[in-house]
Amino acid sequence: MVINIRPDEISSIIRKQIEGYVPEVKVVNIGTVPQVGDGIARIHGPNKVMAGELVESEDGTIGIAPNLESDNVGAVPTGDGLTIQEGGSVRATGKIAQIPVSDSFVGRVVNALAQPIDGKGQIPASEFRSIESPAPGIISRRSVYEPLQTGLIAIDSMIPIGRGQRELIIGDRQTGKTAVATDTILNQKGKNVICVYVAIGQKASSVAQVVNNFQDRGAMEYTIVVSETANSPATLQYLAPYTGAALAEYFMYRKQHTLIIHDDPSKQAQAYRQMSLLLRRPPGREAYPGDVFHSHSRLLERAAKSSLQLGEGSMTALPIVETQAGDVSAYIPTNVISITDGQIFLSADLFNAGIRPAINVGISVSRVGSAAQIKAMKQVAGKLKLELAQFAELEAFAQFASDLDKATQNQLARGQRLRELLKQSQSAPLSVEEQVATIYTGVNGYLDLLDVEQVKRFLVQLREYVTTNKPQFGEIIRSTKMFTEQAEILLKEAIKESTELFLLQEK
Ligand SMILES: Nc1ncnc2c1ncn2[C@@H]1O[C@H](COP(=O)(O)OP(=O)(O)OP(=O)(O)O)[C@@H](O)[C@H]1O
Repeated sequence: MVINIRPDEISSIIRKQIEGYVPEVKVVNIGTVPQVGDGIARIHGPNKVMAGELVESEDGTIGIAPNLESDNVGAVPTGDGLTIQEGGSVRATGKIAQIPVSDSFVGRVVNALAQPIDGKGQIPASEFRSIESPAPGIISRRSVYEPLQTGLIAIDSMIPIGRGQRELIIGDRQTGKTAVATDTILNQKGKNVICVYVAIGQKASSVAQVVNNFQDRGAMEYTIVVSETANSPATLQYLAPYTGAALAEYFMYRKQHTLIIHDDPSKQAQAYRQMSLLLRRPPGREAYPGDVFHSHSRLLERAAKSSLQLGEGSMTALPIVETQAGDVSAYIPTNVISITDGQIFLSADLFNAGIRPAINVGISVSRVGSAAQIKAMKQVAGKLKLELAQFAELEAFAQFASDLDKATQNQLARGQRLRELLKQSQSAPLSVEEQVATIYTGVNGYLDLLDVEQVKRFLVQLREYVTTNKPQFGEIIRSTKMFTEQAEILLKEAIKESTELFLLQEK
């Protein structure tokens, strides 16, 4: 075979390529690593690195540069960083830490870098969001006015939470803090709220338990779990809540309602303390770095109720903080108390006495949520708080008195039944109409005929009776959001009929 080589054709191709050449100058900002260890790398040389910029070492390890000093940059690798070599080079990427975001994240379990860890494959995403982004300003917000129902009577009636609010859940270890938060997620089923559960520094088994619970109850359909367990590098534990907030923001700015649980920022603060001390930042109170308040406030301030122009999406944040022996005046608890719009205080004494959820109503507050409570709840719940407060006072003083007058005895009996009414099993949230029916029954004395130990059983039966035999009651509350006369008549009939039934059964 003879190949015909035509020099003019070849030269025209070469000429075209030369004409089409666009010189591209790429400036790479490189430094060397004089020292690496304890999860920190000092980088010498790169100029113009941004605070929090991503840096990449020769072996492909990505790190974040939080510490900018005059002659070096302190960086923390996002993995264990064991393959970074002393004397190796590091490149500044020009990018601030960011994660991919998309609707496909719903139903998945991811790590602090938004990579899937549930073994269900890659998550498609076409957009990126910075892990840290500025909180919405005053003009982009509107005041909280819609309720976020937790499904727990004690909270929804007396410490109500509104969409866009930040409410702290605080208490000693093993007092049911996580249970309150997860019940709130379970209660969002069918309410069009995307939930993000951020687990920081927990045991992997606890996170697996929470995820299984969500899966069993169909809550994963609207939930994203971000998890960095206790054995993860401190950097990732520190970043996890910001990643969670970025995912929630993606939905909030798409006009959706979101709920984010940070479980818990005290462990994040400990990870941050570890990072800061290794970076040789000066230690402050309890050896935390001076800007630990700022790190929590810029995280929680991102929760908001968006203005009308921005589409009225919302991000409700429920951070959880663990106290030691009920001490709320420690550094991190006081910080987070002052950042949030109120706190739900869980007490170990109540928990051990079998009052669960162990909410201490006396010292729990919600500063904005009452504006969001529906009218029907306001109508019945006002009396509940007052009666419980009077009961708490009487109970303390009745311990010393031997014979009490009839009125006091009655008030004590009422209080005991109301306290019983607030008890709720885990993973059994109640709808708002069920709560209204329950509270009305208690505050109007219909439970006084029963023994204290019968109350819980009776209320379960009553709620079932109302749902099946008086469905109009629920319809009225849902549609008008008011406890109308008609609703009251229906409820009174239901109480009368189911009490008769209950007493017959108990005989
Ligand atoms: N309402 C409830 N009724 C019965 N048991 C409950 C209730 N709430 C929580 N519990 C149980 O109490 C235990 C502690 O709950 P949980 O893990 O939520 O507490 P925590 O304060 O988050 O604990 P930790 O200190 O480990 O974070 C769990 O075994 C949980 O099942």
